[in-house]
Parts: sequence; C-alpha cells; structure tokens
Amino acid sequence: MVSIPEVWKLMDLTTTVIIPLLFGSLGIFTLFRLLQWMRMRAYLREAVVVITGATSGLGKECAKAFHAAGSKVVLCGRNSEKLRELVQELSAMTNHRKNVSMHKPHTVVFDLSDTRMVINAAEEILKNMGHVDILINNAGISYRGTVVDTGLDVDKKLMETNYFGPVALTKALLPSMIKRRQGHIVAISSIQGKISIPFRSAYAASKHATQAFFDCLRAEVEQYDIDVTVISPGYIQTNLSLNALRGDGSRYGVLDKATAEGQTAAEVAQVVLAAVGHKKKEVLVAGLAPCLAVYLRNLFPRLFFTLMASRAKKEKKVKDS
Ligand SMILES: NC(=O)C1=CN([C@@H]2O[C@H](COP(=O)(O)OP(=O)(O)OC[C@H]3O[C@@H](n4cnc5c(N)ncnc54)[C@H](OP(=O)(O)O)[C@@H]3O)[C@@H](O)[C@H]2O)C=CC1
Ligand SMILES: CCCCCCCCCCCCCCCC(=O)OCC(=O)COP(=O)(O)O
Repeated sequence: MVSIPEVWKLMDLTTTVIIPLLFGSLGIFTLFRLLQWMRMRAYLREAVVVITGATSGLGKECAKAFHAAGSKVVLCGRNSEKLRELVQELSAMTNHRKNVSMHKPHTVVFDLSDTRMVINAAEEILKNMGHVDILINNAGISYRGTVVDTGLDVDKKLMETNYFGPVALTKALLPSMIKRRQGHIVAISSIQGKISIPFRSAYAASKHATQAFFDCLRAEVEQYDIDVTVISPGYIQTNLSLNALRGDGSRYGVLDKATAEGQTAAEVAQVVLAAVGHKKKEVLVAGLAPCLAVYLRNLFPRLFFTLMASRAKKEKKVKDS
C-alpha cells in the first residue's frame, strides 16, 4: 500500500519535475524543427535549380514545388512547346508567402540520350545562370519485356536515357560546383534501383547503375562540400508506364494499375523538396510492401529470389492466357 504522504510526494515530483521536463523537451524539439525548417527554406530560396524531365509527372511537380519555394528553376526537356506551357503555368502561380519572391523560370531544350546535346546544354545553363546550386536528375523512361525477347538496342536506350544522360550532365556541371565548393546533385532513382523485379531488366539495371554511380560520387565530393541525394520512389501516378518501351522498342502505352494507384507526383515532389532542403543522403518514398521487399532482398535473398521467380511465372501465365 502507498501511504498518503507518499502520494503527495509523487504528485509533487510530477508537477515540479516531470511535467516541466516534458513540456521543456517538447518546446526544444519544436524549436529545433522550426530552425531546421527555416534553414531549409533559406537554402532553397534564390538557389539555381536545374530539373530534367520537367515536362511531365514528377519533374513537373518538382518544378512547381521549387519555384514556389523561391528557387530559380531551369526547366529541361526535349519538347519546347511543353516547356513553354509550363513556364506560363508557373508564372501564373500566386505567391502566398510574403517573404518569398518567385523568379521567372528558364528553359533548356535537349535530349538526354544525346551526349553532345547534354554537354552543350550544361554550357548554356552555366553561361545564362552563372552557376548551378542544385541539379535534379529526374528524366527517365521505363520498360516492359522479357530478357529473351528484348533487343539490345532497347537495353542501350534505357541506359542512355536513365544512366548515361544524368551521368553526362552531372560530369558537365561538376567542375563548376567543385570550383565553388558548393552544390547539390540529386538522382531520382527507383525502388527498382534497390531490387529487380521480373520483366523490368533494362529499367532495373539502369536504376541500379544510377544508385551505384551516385553513391560513389557522394563519397568523392563530400570533401568539396557537395551533397548527393538519391531518391528511390515506389509507384507514382505519372505517364511512366504509358511511355515505357517494349522489348521490340515500341511504346507500351498502358497505364498500369500499380501506376494509377501510386502516390501522387505532387506528394512525391514535396518529399524531394524536403529531402533536398534537409540534405538527406538517400530517401525511400514507397509503401510498406516495396520497402519490406528491399530489406528482404538484403537480409533473406533466397526467399526474395523465390518470390520473384513465382511472380514471373504467375505474370507469364496471365500474359499467355
Ligand atoms: N512513375 C513511377 O512510378 C516512378 C517513377 N520514377 C522515376 O521518376 C522519374 C520521372 O518519371 P515520371 O515523372 O514518373 O514519368 P513521366 O513519363 O511522366 O516523365 C518522364 C520525363 O522524362 C522525360 N524524358 C524521357 N526521355 C527523355 C530524354 N531522352 N531526354 C530528355 N527527357 C526525357 C520526359 O520528357 P517528354 O515529356 O518529352 O516525354 C518526361 O518529362 C523517372 O526517372 C522515373 O524512373 C521512379 C519510381 C517510380
Ligand atoms: C517480410 C515480408 C516481406 C514481404 C515482401 C513481399 C514482396 C512483394 C514484392 C513487392 C515488389 C514491389 C515492387 C515495387 C516496384 C516499384 O515501386 O517500382 C517503382 C518504379 O520505378 C515503377 O516503374 P514501372 O515502370 O515498373 O512502373
């Protein structure tokens, strides 16, 4: 039994020590988060942010998010008409924050799978903007097909767009970042940069290569105060599956159920904004099953391979029927 004086003592301890401590820590935590948020906003404001694949999906939503945060966005794409429309859309956005001014976006037209064009584009960007603070390598294409029926030209196309394009652009902008000892390079990879699922060989390979390249880069450029962020999303509601290539190089042209039921591009763009603002090294933006699959691949690879083989058999049966 607890005696009355003991209860008083306990209550005294609660009111004089535990409650103030609790509220004190909460206050410190809130203050810390606020400072973090303010530092992120300051980092993004006025920053020159280059975004590839800005004409659609995640790139377009990133353009809106960074533009609204006060960054000077450079919109890259291969369709000048779509870029012009986006500039109009961004220019029409109203500024809700009094202390943030939104800048007129710049545009650069080039195809990522053409190395010469990529190098010229980087020169053009540096000439017009003076420097690049943040490069977001977002543009990409996907693929559907079996290894046995896929032409090598399709494997190469995927690697050129998803891997060599971002690598060429990064290499072209890196020396100026090193010179300034300042810069941030972002790679939009995929959960498929961490695990390979059946009928995605070319896509998963290009994303695994992306992950590996940018992990190396991060280690090499930290000494120059350059940050590298790799973002690995799960399914997003975009045109990715519609524009995916088949094994014979033709357009897949189907909006897959998983894509249609994915996260919205605007949600993922906010995660990209925060990850860049907080200078995160890598971020997985996916539901429970894809995240668990990544851990399963690393912790219990045999089980993962069995699951993928059964998935391949099942999908093949459905296709054949
Ligand atoms: N949607 C998803 O489920 C997921 C997407 N991702 C990644 O997100 C990124 C953005 O894709 P998402 O928005 O979904 O797809 P979209 O198809 O909507 O957008 C892809 C963008 O990349 C551009 N692009 C494609 N090929 C080239 C090229 N050769 N040169 C220049 N630009 C090119 C497209 O330009 P154009 O308008 O001219 O076609 C478009 O702007 C990709 O890297 C993708 O792998 C990662 C995980 C999941
Ligand atoms: C301990 C229990 C573990 C349970 C794990 C179950 C394994 C389930 C497999 C889940 C596979 C998830 C694949 C996710 C793929 C993905 O998110 O890809 C993103 C993309 O890049 C999409 O591109 P696509 O062209 O494929 O639409």
